[in-house]
This record gives sequence, C-alpha cells and structure tokens, in this order.
Amino acid sequence: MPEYNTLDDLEDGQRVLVRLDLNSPVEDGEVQDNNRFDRYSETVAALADADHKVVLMAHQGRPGRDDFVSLQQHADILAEHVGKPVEFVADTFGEDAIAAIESLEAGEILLLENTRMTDDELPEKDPEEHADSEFVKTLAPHFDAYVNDAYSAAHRAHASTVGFPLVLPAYAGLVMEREYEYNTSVANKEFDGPVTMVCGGNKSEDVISVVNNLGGKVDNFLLGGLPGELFRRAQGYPVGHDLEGMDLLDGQWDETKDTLEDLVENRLDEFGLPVDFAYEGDDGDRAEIALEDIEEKEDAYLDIGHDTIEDYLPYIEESDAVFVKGAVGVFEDERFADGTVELISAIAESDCFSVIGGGDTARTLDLYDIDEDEFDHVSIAGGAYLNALTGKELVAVEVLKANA
Ligand SMILES: Nc1ncnc2c1ncn2[C@@H]1O[C@H](COP(=O)(O)OP(=O)(O)OP(=O)(O)O)[C@@H](O)[C@H]1O
Ligand SMILES: O=C(O)[C@H](O)COP(=O)(O)O
Repeated sequence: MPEYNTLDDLEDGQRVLVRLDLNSPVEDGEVQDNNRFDRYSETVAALADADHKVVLMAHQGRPGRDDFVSLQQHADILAEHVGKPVEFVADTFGEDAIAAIESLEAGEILLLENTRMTDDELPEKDPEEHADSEFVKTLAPHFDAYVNDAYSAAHRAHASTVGFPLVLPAYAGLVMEREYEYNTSVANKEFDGPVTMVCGGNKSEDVISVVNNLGGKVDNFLLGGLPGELFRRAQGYPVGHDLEGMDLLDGQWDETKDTLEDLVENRLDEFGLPVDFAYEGDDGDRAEIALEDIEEKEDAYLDIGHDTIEDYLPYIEESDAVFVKGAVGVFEDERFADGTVELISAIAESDCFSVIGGGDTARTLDLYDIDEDEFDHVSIAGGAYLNALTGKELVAVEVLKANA
C-alpha cells in the first residue's frame, strides 16, 4: 500500500498540474534527448489518455550556468516520445501562461517555461513559505490536482516540488512511484542471501556516505573509480594522486583521508578493492598495471583492471541483490569502459534483484546496448538516488505523504 496518493486515486477529466524533471545535458545550446524524456512520456500519455488537461512544469539547469535555457526544445523532444503535440508557452505564471492553461482542451498537453526562471522557485524554503509565494498562489486556482513525478528533484525544497502539494490534492506520478519503491529497497527490503553494492564514480564523499549508512545491510562493497584509488591510497599505496593540471583526487583526499584510513583499518573485510588499474599507454591504447607494481604514480588511472574485474565477478554471481552507485571507470571512453560494462553485464545476466544508478552511470546502458529490462530498476536520479540509498528522507516525497 503506497504511503501517498498515486494516479490510480485520480479521477479522470481534471485540470492537472504536473511536475516533471526534464533537466538534461545541453551541448552548444542544444538540449540532448535522454532517458528522462522516455520515462516521463509514459506518465504524460497516461494523463492525456485519461482526458485530463495536462499542464507540465520542469526546470533546466541553474541560473548563471550555460545549461540554464528555455524549455522550448524540451516540448518538441517530449512530443516525439509521447506521440502527441506538446504545446509550449514561454511564461511561468504570468498572463500568457494563464491564457494558455485556460485555452487547453481535455487530453491536451502544455509545457510551461523553466520553473527556475521565476524568482519564487529557488532557493530552498519550507513548504509553507513556498505555498505562500505568488507563483503557487497564482497558478494553483487554475487546477484540480497536482502530480509530482520529479523524483530526481525530490531532494529539493522548491516551490514547484513542495509548495503546490500544500494547496492542491497531490499525487505521485508513475516515475516517482517506481523510483521511490526501488531506490529505498536496499534500506527497506529484506534479502535472503548476500547483498553487494558496486561503488564508483568521481565523488568519494558519496561512497563514504553509502558505506557508513548501509554497513548493516550490504555485505560487500566493490570499489572502483576515484573512491577505489583513494581507499587504496589510505592503505599506503602510491595511487590516487592528481597529475599536473588535474584537480580531482588530492582535494578529495584532504577532505576524506581520516575517514578512509579508519574504514580500511576497521572494516576491510567488507570491501573489494582494485588490484590493478587501466591507463592510457604510450600508443594511446588501454594499458594495465598491477597495484603492487606501482612505485610512484605517473599516469591517471581511468578504469579498474581485468584482474580486479575477475575478482569482483563472483561476488555479483553469488549475491541475492546487487546495487550500483557510480561507474568504476571512465565508461564514456570505450577504452576505459571494460570494468563498468563487464560488471553491469554480469548483473544483467544474473537473476539477482538489481538496481542501477545514478544519473551518469545509467547512461552506460544506452552507450553499450545493455537492455534495461534485464534489471529490476534503472534509476534516472543522481542526488535523490543517493539520499534514498542512504535512508535520508526526500522532502518532496514527505510532503506527498503528509498530503495523502
Ligand atoms: N577513475 C576515474 N577517473 C575519473 N573519472 C572517473 C573514474 N571512474 C569513473 N569516473 C567518472 O565518474 C562519473 C560518474 O560519477 P558520479 O559519481 O557522478 O556517478 P553517478 O552516481 O552516476 O552520477 P550523478 O551522481 O552525477 O548522478 C562518470 O562520468 C565517470 O567517467
Ligand atoms: O538533474 C538532477 O539531478 C536534478 O534535476 C536536480 O538538479 P539540481 O541539482 O540542479 O537541483
């Protein structure tokens, strides 16, 4: 029984305001199609098919950054995925927006302008304060219901995520429902056999947070990416140093050194750590070096090596549940994708319960043609996925629950 209202509780034929998370990569001003559009098209189509007047809100980028652009292109991309027109109005809650909302017929879809283009959306505030903003007070009377499907923005207390559910009957959308159920499963579900988590990426803080919060739930943490190097550095190996002109590892080392040293001293039996690394050889090809042969760091290590992959595979094969947080190498470059692709493929082949995240890592499936259906869940969230894994509440989900 869900702890919040879902689309099953929503009567047909209403005026529905829907919060999506269409935040996407923008390259040279062009919004890049990605799996968020595909996922959201299901919710949007379901609402349109139920004869609702469907008005969508979403954000793109952050003010001051290059990716802070209009949602005009998002409307066109979404329309392709939904298979129906998606109107766009370049206004958030002014006269043009209201006119466009009021002229909508049952089953039609309208996307409003980037929510972060109104000052009322940011910064983080209490739901009550957001509910009292002009943005919420102006738009809400034009609707019968609010649907939040923006799971990946559910850790943000913004007007569009926490203000509207205080003044309108609120429902979780299809993406929200599925993400919430699966991403909290490592914290809330019981598994009969071993539970393994593959942790990589480029943020050691994220991995420390996962390791500290899930010690009792996860039996094996298989480490790669930057955290893999820094855990080895904490044991005294000369890895995890920045090369000239880079600033990824040494800064993180300064911030996390004490915690990492404590973890490798006291909880070593929970960790799988790299025994070899891949780097770019003189000819530009992938080269590998064993940890024990590294005398002094001379190269940037961009993937776990094949001996490490072989060490890790049995853990995956023997687990009842496997979760992924972060890629174990720079998978965007084919030369350094072996670790990530081989581990994720092994999860796909196993019949264990499996969840793949976060935002960057899920792209591996698209890039290397790995079928999403092989996993129980592939998350499209980054920060919200991390919060859910580590048992932290998501403010927008809590507001939905309070409104149920
Ligand atoms: N050894 C490495 N050196 C540098 N970058 C690495 C290394 N291993 C993995 N990465 C990079 O880490 C990135 C993914 O890291 P991140 O921690 O952001 O994971 P994520 O959870 O998938 O994403 P997000 O939290 O942004 O949603 C990838 O883009 C990958 O290229
Ligand atoms: O893409 C995301 O992870 C979400 O949309 C959150 O974006 P934000 O970190 O800019 O709030």
